[in-house]
Formats: sequence, C-alpha cells, structure tokens
Amino acid sequence: MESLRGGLVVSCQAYPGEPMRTPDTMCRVAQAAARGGAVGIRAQGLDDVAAIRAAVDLPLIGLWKDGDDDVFITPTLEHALAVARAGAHVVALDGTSRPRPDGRTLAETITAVHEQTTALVMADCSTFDEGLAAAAAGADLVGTTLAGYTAYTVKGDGPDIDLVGELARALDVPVVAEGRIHSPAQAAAAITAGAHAVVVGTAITHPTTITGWFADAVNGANSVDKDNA
Ligand SMILES: CC(=O)N[C@H](C=O)[C@@H](O)[C@H](O)[C@H](O)COP(=O)(O)O
Repeated sequence: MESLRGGLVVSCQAYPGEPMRTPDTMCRVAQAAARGGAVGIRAQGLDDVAAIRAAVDLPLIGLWKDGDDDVFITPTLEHALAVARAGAHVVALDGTSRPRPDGRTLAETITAVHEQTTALVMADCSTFDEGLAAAAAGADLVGTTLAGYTAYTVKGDGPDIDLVGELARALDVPVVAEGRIHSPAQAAAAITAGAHAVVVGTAITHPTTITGWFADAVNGANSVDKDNA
C-alpha cells in the first residue's frame, strides 16, 4: 500500500476479440509500463494476472471481468479467490451496492477474501455513498473505477475528480482515482485532489482507442481544410 502512495498504476487490459488479448502481450505492456515509472499494475483475467505476477516486480491489482450481469468486475467470491490465487496482491471487485450474482453482500465477500487469502481488496465504486459503504464493509482501498459506468451515474468526458476529492476527504482508507484519466494533467489533478494513487488504462495501454483519438482529430482537420478551400 505504501509503495503505491502518490504513484501511477497502469492498467494493462485488452478486450475480447482484440489483437493484443494474450497474456504474453499484456505482460510485455506491463513491463514497458514499469520501465516508464509505474509503481503498480492493474490486470484483468487469471492468465494475465499470473503472467504479470511472474514477470513484473510491482504491486499487482487483479480483477476478473465475467458475465453479462450489471456486476461484472470480479462478480463473485469465487472469482475474487481465484484472482488472489493467481497472484494478485490486491483483488479489485465491484464495490457498488447492486445485487451480486452469488447473493453475497459486499461485506461478506470482502471478509471471506481477507479470511482465505493474504490479498487486499480494492472496491470499484461509482458514487460517494458506495465509497463510504465499501470502506465500512472492510475494503482496503476504494476506487472511483465505476463512476459513469452504472445506470445511476453520468459519464463525463474526463475523470470524476470531484468524487475523488470528496472520498479522499471523507475516508481513512486510501482512495484510488480511476476512470477516463486521459492526460498527465488529469492524473496530477487526481493526486492533488487527494488520491492515494492514480490508475490509467486506455490512454497508456489501448492503442486502438488512442489511434481513434488521433484519427478523429486528423479527420476533423481535413474537413475544416475542405470547408475553407
Ligand atoms: C468500467 C470498467 O470496466 N473499467 C475497467 C476496470 O478495470 C477497465 O476497462 C478500465 O480500462 C480501467 O478502469 C481504467 O480506466 P481507463 O481505461 O478509463 O483509464
């Protein structure tokens, strides 16, 4: 936990069907992030977690996205235990108040992870109240990961820095800023707002999206040129 303080965690994830979705590729992306100054890695899936744990000597936040339910980030206790056994130092799981597929409460899930593994738990939340509830349920870290990704939250273009600040002021446990942090300035703003650590994924590790940002800009400039011609 202390080694994450004030630092950058890089989320290394590829999505189903994408060309980079292999554990070896994600492992190399994580190694590259480590060279760039990441203090931690966040990774999805048991194979990626195991591969990165073996190859990268940094704190590892693991998760397992599974299922079609609203709760899809490490949705059940069995998923959480598997992520811990794959080698994650921290298990990230859905920290919202929505019903979980296995019927367990968040508190029951966190307690069982603590009892059965040595892993810490990061609760991925979407609102201030969920952050408070997750800390009360025993989460070791509270993340803003799901802000804008639940039916009752609004997805802005950028990160929810206000939520980061509100949670950091209210909680004793570390708050992790995560979600739509797309620039170094936004990452710095999250730390200034009180985040213990900042997680950046897409803007560092998802070339398809980054390429799209540049392609859109170039295409936009092309049409302005044509309008002016
Ligand atoms: C909502 C959800 O499923 N978030 C996932 C959580 O692990 C990932 O898809 C994100 O890439 C990650 O949170 C990092 O965020 P960003 O890629 O915006 O920097």
